[in-house]
Amino acid sequence: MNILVTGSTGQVGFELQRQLSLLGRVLAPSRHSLDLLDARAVDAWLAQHRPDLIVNAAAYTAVDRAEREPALARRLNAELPAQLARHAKRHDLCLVHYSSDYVYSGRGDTPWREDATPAPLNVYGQTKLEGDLAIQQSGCQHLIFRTSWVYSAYGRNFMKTLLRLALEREQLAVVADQVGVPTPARLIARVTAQALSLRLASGLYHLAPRGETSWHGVAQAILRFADSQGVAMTLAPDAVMPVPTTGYPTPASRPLNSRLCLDKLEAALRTPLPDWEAQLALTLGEYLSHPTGARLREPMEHS
Ligand SMILES: NC(=O)C1=CN([C@@H]2O[C@H](COP(=O)(O)OP(=O)(O)OC[C@H]3O[C@@H](n4cnc5c(N)ncnc54)[C@H](O)[C@@H]3O)[C@@H](O)[C@H]2O)C=CC1
Repeated sequence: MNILVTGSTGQVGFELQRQLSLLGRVLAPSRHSLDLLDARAVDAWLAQHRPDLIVNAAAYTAVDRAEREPALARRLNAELPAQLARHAKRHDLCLVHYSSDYVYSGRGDTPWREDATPAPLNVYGQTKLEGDLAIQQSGCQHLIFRTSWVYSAYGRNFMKTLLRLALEREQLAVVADQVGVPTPARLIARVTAQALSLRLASGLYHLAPRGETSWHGVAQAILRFADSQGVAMTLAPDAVMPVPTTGYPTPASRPLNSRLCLDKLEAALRTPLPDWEAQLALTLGEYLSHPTGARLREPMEHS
């Protein structure tokens, strides 16, 4: 089986290559060899390589920048999935796609179920929602996984930015009223492989670890774990100050409630999803043992 993985240099795409290679031959064209902004090139690539399964991990993920580049965000987040879905429908293939907690309004404090009405607050969320709807309306076989706050030992994310700041700062303010859960890219890739092996019913599923926290809670958990691993930081976990979203204005509004109800996916997989803190420790442990992360554990030089 030939599996097309788009966005293979991204956080999720990178992990997918490893996990899906157990299921088939992974075709992961680089951005250089296939520019996904170019719809004709995408069609030509599909016609030439004829994948048996399409896993779309490519996206426009710069949430604030999307406010000033809506056309680019829409091409990647809405038109590309629509195009892949048309191809999947025509050739009777399954399309796996990833979506975001940012499709929801963030109102209230109960976890969103898959049948909740989306109401995105920003361009990124709006374009992700358009992509989901296009796939659903295409009638192709699909798995859409809506996830939240993705991080990984590879790529750019909050975990790695925070670790860098922890070596430079003595104080830091982090938003404490956006509630959700951080999701490691590796978990997303592992569950994707599992879902494909189990032939999960076509549809939309929320995918995240169990539990809930705020960005402030994530920051403290990262610093505590790094501290326990001997990372010499200038920023103590308790020196991270909680601030409200209103105290940290950004071009794109963000939802306060990003809790995702996981019941549907857990029932389909017949197993509970793991706890977010254990997942964070695993990913941080992996990062700190990688040569880049390991440097954080070397003693700091004093002149
Ligand atoms: N990062 C996050 O916090 C969240 C991500 N998601 C969703 O999860 C999925 C995966 O996200 P990440 O792995 O974090 O994204 P990422 O930003 O790490 O990777 C995106 C990938 O898309 C590729 N790409 C972008 N423009 C391209 C172009 N013109 N041609 C070819 N490739 C192009 C990039 O090269 C990269 O490989 C996306 O659908 C995203 O919307 C959902 C919730 C939160």
